[in-house]
Amino acid sequence: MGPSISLNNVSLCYENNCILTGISTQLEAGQCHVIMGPNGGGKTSLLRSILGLTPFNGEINIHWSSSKGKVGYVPQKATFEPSLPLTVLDFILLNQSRYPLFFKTNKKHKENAIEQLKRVGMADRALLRMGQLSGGEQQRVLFAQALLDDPDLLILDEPTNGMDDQGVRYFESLITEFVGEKKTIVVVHHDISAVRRLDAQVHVVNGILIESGRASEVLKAEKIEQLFSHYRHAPTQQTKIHSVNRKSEAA
Ligand SMILES: Nc1ncnc2c1ncn2[C@@H]1O[C@H](COP(=O)(O)OP(=O)(O)OP(=O)(O)O)[C@@H](O)[C@H]1O
Repeated sequence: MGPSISLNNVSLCYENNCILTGISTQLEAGQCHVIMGPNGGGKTSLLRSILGLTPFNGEINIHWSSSKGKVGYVPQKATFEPSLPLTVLDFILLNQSRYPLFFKTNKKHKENAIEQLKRVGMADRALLRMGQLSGGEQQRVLFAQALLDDPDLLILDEPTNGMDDQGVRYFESLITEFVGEKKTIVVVHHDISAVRRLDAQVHVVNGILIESGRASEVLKAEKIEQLFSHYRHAPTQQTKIHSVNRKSEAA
């Protein structure tokens, strides 16, 4: 069972630039939560705060039903040196082994890695170099890597970025499977039609939490325009926050 996550008055500023202000919400356990919003609205910053990768003000608590479970994270982009002779399998196993890659690979780890690659339709590319893959294929490999430990909480930052239809189908059926297994998923997504297909809670973030609810409620056709017009006004709000900070500095 995945955890629930409570956010209480979460704010995040980089020097004078306040990215998130007063975010309070409860992400229920065993559900898929989609974070949506415009570019620069603070979605990645929110995920990084939940993961404890960036300092923030306020409180974020992850409540596990029994003992602390496992967390899988898919960042926005794979980072590796494309000229390295690093195969897809090597890349996946990097997180699994405490020993350098030129040591003999643990057979169980290798089988598990291939199994996860199969789940995202990438097993036949296991021996290609990472640098030979397209952006969408690299995204699928990152997803497979996050599945290795059978995580109870999955945090995904635009996992379908650059994926073709087949990749998106693999992704969507895995999300459905995980929700069926009561895992908790927090995913940043930009594609409104794709999010409507997921049975998810949607949280629209643009510096503040604008709206939370079922996808069918939040993403109603007649509301989309209103959400997007909110986006256009959002910089004004951030400007206000900046000017308040500057005033308090001057005082
Ligand atoms: N380490 C940092 N130092 C300073 N500013 C940062 C840092 N990380 C992010 N920012 C700024 O915070 C703002 C929000 O960034 P973030 O990546 O959280 O937005 P996002 O909603 O995920 O955007 P996108 O949809 O484009 O991925 C951006 O304006 C970005 O420039």
